[in-house]
Formats: sequence, structure tokens, C-alpha cells
Amino acid sequence: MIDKTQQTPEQNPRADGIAARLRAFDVLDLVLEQGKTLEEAFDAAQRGKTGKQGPHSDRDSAHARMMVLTVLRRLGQIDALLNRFLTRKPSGKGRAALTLLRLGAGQILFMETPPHAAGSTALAVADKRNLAGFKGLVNAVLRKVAAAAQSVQTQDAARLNMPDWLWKACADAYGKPVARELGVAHLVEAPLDLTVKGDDASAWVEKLGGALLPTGSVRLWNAGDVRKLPGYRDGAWWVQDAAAALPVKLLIGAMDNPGSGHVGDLCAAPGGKTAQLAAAGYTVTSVDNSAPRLDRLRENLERLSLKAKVVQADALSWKPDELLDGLLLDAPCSATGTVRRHPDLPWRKGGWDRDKLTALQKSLLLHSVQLVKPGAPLVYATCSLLPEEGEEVVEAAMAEDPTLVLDPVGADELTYLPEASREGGLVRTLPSFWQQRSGNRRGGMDGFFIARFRRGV
Ligand SMILES: C[S@@+](CC[C@H](N)C(=O)[O-])C[C@H]1O[C@@H](n2cnc3c(N)ncnc32)[C@H](O)[C@@H]1O
Repeated sequence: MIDKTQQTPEQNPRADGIAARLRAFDVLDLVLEQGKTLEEAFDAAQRGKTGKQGPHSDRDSAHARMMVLTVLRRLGQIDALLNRFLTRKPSGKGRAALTLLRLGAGQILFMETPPHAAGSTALAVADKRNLAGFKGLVNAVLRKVAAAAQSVQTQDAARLNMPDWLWKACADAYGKPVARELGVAHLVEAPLDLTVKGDDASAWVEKLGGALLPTGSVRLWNAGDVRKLPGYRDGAWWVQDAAAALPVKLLIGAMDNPGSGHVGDLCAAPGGKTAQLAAAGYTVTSVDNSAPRLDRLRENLERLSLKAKVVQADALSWKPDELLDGLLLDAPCSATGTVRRHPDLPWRKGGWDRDKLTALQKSLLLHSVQLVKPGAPLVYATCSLLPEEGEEVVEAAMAEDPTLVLDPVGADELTYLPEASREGGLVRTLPSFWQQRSGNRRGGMDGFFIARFRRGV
């Protein structure tokens, strides 16, 4: 039998954390160079779909995840420092070497990894990933990074870690001081918020050791694996950011007969909002065009013992048999309000087609209003920070269809979150809200845009 402790890291990739580095390298490459989402990339690495790695221990996976998240959250700072030491813009295979440098620098600068450990593991990864020709460069640059590590203290972290396009969009929309607050919020991992199925949220606060938020959600810090928490298997609650729970609250607030009637949930998967509506007593039809995401919705409903009619269809053409009593449209969007949870998003190669997405959002909103009874409420929501996916969509759709009548959300409906009230009764939450350093509300929330309408005649 081989004694693995006697092997060198080259022989045994698990030794000295090399397996975790290999995985982190592959995931970063998939995200930054191949345009995969973080979850797709981890999934591919977990299953060995990269063709390079097989399954790993939980410890390696957790370590790899921590390294990847750190590199993505701090990418602007890391690159600013690396740029001082790189004479040429990397291209071709040099892009993979850059990924390796980013991984090494992230550990040295932000994870307190001893430089020699970050350096030697980077060289081992270079060997395994056919980058041996770059070992001299990687070694030399990581040494310089270690020598200059103190300089990160004086870097403008909030600005540098937001790519220019996102900084500009946020600064234009909210002003530079708020854009800076958003940049700060994006550096920290989001807490875990839960929506409790029944009306005993306080009891779950006790059981789980969390805090009750003013919005009614339960907030946990350092929760670990959700599937291992009390109440998960029994379906007592589901994971839903405090801000993501607001659109349904505001829809229910406008329903003629709260708790009864047929409500549509368009773009419903994986079903957080469907669960809220079903738990509140409505007959729900949930529509989404993604079969895998609808599978997750069904699994979630089953765990929660909640019911909804689930329809796989293009929401642009779907029609109910009879007009609905209310409708929620949680439109597909850039998800820029969720960067705390998805730090890959601003940097992912390729990004998304902004014009196509905003055109789809407008078309979905114009279609949605035709699906509800005259006078019935309709809520449009996106988890985006960009006005082009919020205020501008609403304005353009209203200009086209006079039956789309804004139903302003009153300040009295948002007493628990007054900072979210916007001019004209629109609602906007920002990750920079609830950024206190201590206390029950610390930890921010997702950025959401919400507009409520009634169908006019
Ligand atoms: C923001 S997510 C929805 C999140 C969900 N409402 C929740 O709370 O769990 C947007 C969803 O829109 C779906 N989608 C995108 N384009 C669609 C279309 N044309 N028709 C139906 N669903 C669509 C996506 O599959 C995705 O599940």
C-alpha cells in the first residue's frame, strides 16, 4: 500500500492543498475565460467535467470555494497590483498563467497564505495544467506581489473591485458615494436569510440562533450547509433573501381578497416567490421556460408540502384559462443586485446582451398586464441594480400601454424599510442597506427593483 504522506505533492495532488488549488484554478478559468457561471464551473469541477479533475474531499472543495470567492471579490485589487509587474498584456496561453497569478496573489494578499506556500502550489498547478513554460514568470511575479503586499492597504478597494461598466452604471444611477457603498457591500459574503412557512418566525429565530428582520425574514450568519439545519428536511422554511421576499408582500398587500384567488407567478423557478404565494393560501400557477429550474421548483414545493400548478412555457406566449386575480413577474435580468452572492457576475467573460434583456423585460411586462382581470394587481420585479432593467422598462412599457397603471407603494407599506421607497411609489433595495457592523440587521440585502401596477381599462 502506498503511504500518501511519503509522496511529494506532484505524486499526490491532495498533499499540501494542491488538489484545492487545481480545482480553484479550473473554476476561475471556466468563469473568467470561458464565461461559465460560478455554479456551473463548480459543478463541472465537482463532476470532473473539466476533463481534468474528479471529485474531491469536502475540505478541498470548501478551500477551493474560499479561494475562488476571494479572488473574484478582490479581482480589481489583485489585477491592479499584478499590472505593476507584468510588462505585456497576457494573451493565448498567457491568459491561463494570469489566472494562476490571480489565484496565487489572492491567497498572499487576502488569505494570509504564506507566500512560499502560495508560490510552490502555483508552480505545482502550472506543471499539472501544461503551463510549465510560465513557471519562471509566475515565481518571479508572486515574489514581487508578496514584497508589495502592504500596498493593498492603500488601494481603493470599493472602486477597484467593481469593473468600470458597473461602477459607471451605479455612479450614474445613485451617485458616487452610494456606488462606493455598493462596492464595499460586494466585498462581504451575504448572510443567509430564510422565509418561514408558518407564522412562527420568532420560534425559528430561537431554534436556529438567528435574528428576526423587520421584514419578517430570519437571518443567520455563518450558517454552513443549509440542508443540515433544523427545519430544512421538514420544510419549515426556505432560503430567500430579505429583499427577494418583498415583491410578493407588496402584491399581497394589493390583493382584493388576501389569501384567496388565482395568482400567476411568471418566471417562477426555483420558486421562492411561488412558495410565498402558496403558503399565503393562493391558488398559484408557476410558469418558467427552464425544465431543470422547474425541477428544482418542484423539489422545493415538495419539501415544503406546498402546491402550485407548474407550467413549462415561454411566459411571453403563456395565457391562463381565465384572467388572474393577481400576477407576479420576476423577470430575468442581469442579477447585478446579487453580486455579494455571485461575485463572478461582473467579471464573467462575455457577460450578457443588455439590449436583448431589456427588450424581453418590457415585452414580458406588456404581456403580463393582459393576463390579469381589470383592476387586478401586477408586480414587476428584477434583482438588478441597473435602472435600464427597472425604472426605464416601466417607463417604456407604460408609454406603450395605457392599461398598465402604476399603483404606487405607499410609505405606510414600507415602514419596515423606508429607505427602499422611491419617487412615484417605486421600490428599490440596495446591498448597501443594513450595513451596520453589529446588531440584528447587519449584512445587507439583495438589490431589487419593484413596481406595482393595476390593470386599467
Ligand atoms: C429571476 S429568475 C426567477 C426567480 C424566481 N422568481 C424565484 O423567486 O425563485 C428568472 C427566471 O426566468 C426564467 N425565464 C427566462 N426567460 C423566460 C421566458 N421567456 N419565459 C419563462 N421563463 C423565463 C428563467 O428560467 C429563470 O428561472
